[in-house]
Amino acid sequence: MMAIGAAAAAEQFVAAAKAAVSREVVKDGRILTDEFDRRQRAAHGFAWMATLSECLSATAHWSQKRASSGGLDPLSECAIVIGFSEYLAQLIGGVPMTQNEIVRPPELALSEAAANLAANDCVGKFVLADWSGVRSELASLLTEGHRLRDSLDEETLDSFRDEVRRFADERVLPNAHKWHLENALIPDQIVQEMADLGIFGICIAPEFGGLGLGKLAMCVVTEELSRAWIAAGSLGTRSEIAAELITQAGTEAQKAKWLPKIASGEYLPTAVFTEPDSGSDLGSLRTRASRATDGSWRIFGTKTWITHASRSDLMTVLACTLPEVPGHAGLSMFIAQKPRGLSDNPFPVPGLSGGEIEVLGYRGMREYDVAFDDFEVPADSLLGNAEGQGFKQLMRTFEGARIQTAARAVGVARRALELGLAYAMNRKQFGKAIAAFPRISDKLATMTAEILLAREVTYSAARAKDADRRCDIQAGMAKLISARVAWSAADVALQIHGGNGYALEYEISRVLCDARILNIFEGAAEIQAQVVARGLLTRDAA
Ligand SMILES: Cc1cc2nc3c(=O)[nH]c(=O)nc-3n(C[C@H](O)[C@H](O)[C@H](O)COP(=O)(O)OP(=O)(O)OC[C@H]3O[C@@H](n4cnc5c(N)ncnc54)[C@H](O)[C@@H]3O)c2cc1C
Repeated sequence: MMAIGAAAAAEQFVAAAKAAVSREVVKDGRILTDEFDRRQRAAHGFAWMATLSECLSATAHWSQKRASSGGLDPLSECAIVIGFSEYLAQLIGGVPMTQNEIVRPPELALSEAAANLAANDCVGKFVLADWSGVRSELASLLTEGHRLRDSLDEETLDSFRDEVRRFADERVLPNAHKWHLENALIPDQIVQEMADLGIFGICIAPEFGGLGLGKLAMCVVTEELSRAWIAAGSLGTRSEIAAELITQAGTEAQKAKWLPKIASGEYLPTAVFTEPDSGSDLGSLRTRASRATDGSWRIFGTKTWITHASRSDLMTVLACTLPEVPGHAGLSMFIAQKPRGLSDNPFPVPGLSGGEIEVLGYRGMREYDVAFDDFEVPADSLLGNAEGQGFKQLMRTFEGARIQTAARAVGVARRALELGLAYAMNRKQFGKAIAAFPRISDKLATMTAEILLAREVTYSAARAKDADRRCDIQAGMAKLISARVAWSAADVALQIHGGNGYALEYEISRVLCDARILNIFEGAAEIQAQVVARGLLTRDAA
């Protein structure tokens, strides 16, 4: 099959890229840090190349499976052709890491490997043809009402998706833009309805009141909620992180105490990690926790960008407890309870204060600066009762959190496509609907293709996680590409709206702002590329 052959050829190209970068920045299986930083563009370019290749592989395998069990629908067939031709052409000609950083094969001494890739029969079939007819066919299918296939051929997941989509369509989507413009919190009633659907306990074990489902289920739910509003898809992120921290590292008493309340939605958690001077580099954080004579802990320090800090009940706080130990090894994680904020007093408890940070998008939970000044937490709040393990404990949640963020991005991208399509079909210029012009239909076609590829790599990472396979690199790749796809889809859909897209009144203006954050949090794109590159360069390197 052409897609499988092309994906295999892309993997060979990536192997050549790995060899080229390794020669410069790896010695005896270890990264040479100074060289790696100096050659960051090449290393990150390699990570991006590997990410595109992973998208091709995941999609090729999915399409092969579909083809042998019921066949591919016409929309997916077109999307695969468009997606493969585009990503293969990027591998051969240059991969955009951001709008103004396109990494090209000669920069990594890969001219010959790129020529070999282009010369591959399967690849050639994708990149040497004019696919304008397929793009136009794909756009026509969209205008006729065809959509990307949602079914995962798993009854439980498909019916869960249907249920959550119904809820999102009826309760969230019609109000999301109004709530965004009002800078309102997601209403308590909506939070309760999400809790009733089991959304805060998807991956929590049934013995603790959760649904006991896996990351693939989490992706499906997150995608549907984020399609309606990124805030709805992100509310559960904090529950997911807190529950994973406690499940993996908590004592039995901590599990019994916190997990049922998180699963039921009675306690909404907030993740308290970032500081004004420590964002990507959490190892440098300054918040301190020290043990008092009665065994309780006292926290001092300033955190920033804390989402949902006020209306939450439980903080997962990363703080330094071993100041004599440098970097990550001195950090510990606390599960600290707090009262919910009031409208005139966001932090009604001694030792905690803070204020809201006004933001472009990603509203509904609100972001805060939070100051800890002798904030007391009980002795049993130290996660796992283990000092110096906080960063390691947090790292173990990265796979799940990145997969979840990738799913949020896919949901946002899907909404952008829906809005762009609807506008293109209704807006008439020069006597016809603008969807009839190739520069508009091409945008819709490529958006669809990119969403398919980003979604498949995200699902593939989720399946690996559910099968207990290590998937840190794949999860990072899924987050990296899905955030790019969401931003591109939102920007392009806004372009389709012309001037109206720039009006606050139109939903796409919000989707653009919501999409922008995905490249920044949960590992900024540069950090994600760094992690993917380091992971790939050291995997099997020794
Ligand atoms: C809306 C929003 C919600 C958030 N919610 C939370 C939350 O709930 N809890 C929480 O703890 N945090 C939260 N954050 C914080 C978020 O995780 C950080 O913004 C993120 O980790 C980046 O850190 P920073 O902003 O300090 O940027 P910096 O780390 O200062 O980075 C600035 C830029 O430099 C780049 N950069 C940094 N280091 C390198 C390097 N070595 N090589 C190349 N480029 C580099 C980054 O990629 C980025 O583009 C939120 C942020 C936002 C904007």
